[in-house]
Amino acid sequence: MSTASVIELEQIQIRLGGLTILENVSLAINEGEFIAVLGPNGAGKSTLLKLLLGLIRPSAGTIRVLGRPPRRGNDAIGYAPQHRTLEAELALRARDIVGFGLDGNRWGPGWPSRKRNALIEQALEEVDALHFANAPVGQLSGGEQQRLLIAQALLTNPRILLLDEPLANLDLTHEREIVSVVNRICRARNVAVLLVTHDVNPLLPVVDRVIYIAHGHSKIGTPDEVITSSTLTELYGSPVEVVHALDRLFVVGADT
Ligand SMILES: Nc1ncnc2c1ncn2[C@@H]1O[C@H](COP(=O)(O)OP(=O)(O)OP(=O)(O)O)[C@@H](O)[C@H]1O
Repeated sequence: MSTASVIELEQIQIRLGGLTILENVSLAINEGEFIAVLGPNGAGKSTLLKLLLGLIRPSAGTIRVLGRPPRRGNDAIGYAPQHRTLEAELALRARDIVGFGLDGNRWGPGWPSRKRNALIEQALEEVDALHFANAPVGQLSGGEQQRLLIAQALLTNPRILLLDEPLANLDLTHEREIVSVVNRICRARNVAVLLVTHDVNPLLPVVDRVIYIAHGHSKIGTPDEVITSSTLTELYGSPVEVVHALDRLFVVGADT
């Protein structure tokens, strides 16, 4: 492993339920990189995150997370899973939800409360959530709830942050806010971020590289290298056109 790599996959194959989901995936991700994980529905984006979390095992290939095989409950990884809106009547305060990020790890409830509160406060500040820290979470907007999940994922001071579709169901303004918060965290903490999204456009100004997964295969590179008609046609194995319009990229093809 090169010193700067925090994640290395070599020739990874994943089979689930008798189907090959990923085949021959090799890539390395560096410390502090901001990576967008792209691809059509069912391509295997969440599966890639579960692999890094040690929740599923590859059927072939090797994987290293910070130089070691993945394992469940790794404090060095912060994870915000795909999010559904929290119940409107949920009485927990925003800061309580963030505090869950410390539960379930080896310190758990043993954290002294002053230290615990300071960590929660810092994470709330990093996601611009201090002003609604005491609000009942059920009353917060989707974007505000998403910021709490990101704050929760920061509490163990991770080296890798996995965010599964944090931009889903957000309007353009709130998308931009989340992208700006995540970019700031990535740079300030030098944490490697893998952010799963269906639309790369809000991320184009900030990401270092993208991983594009389709039809079991993947490509990694800068957006200019990967999101091109020729690269995506090769990846999908059928004609794909990348259209530039209104300062945005559109990927057009049979099953994109
Ligand atoms: N435990 C499992 N057993 C069998 N198949 C599975 C299992 N988990 C996931 N799959 C399949 O693996 C494929 C990849 O799923 P995954 O959730 O990783 O896709 P995704 O790219 O995150 O999709 P989406 O964008 O729709 O969330 C899908 O076809 C899914 O049905």
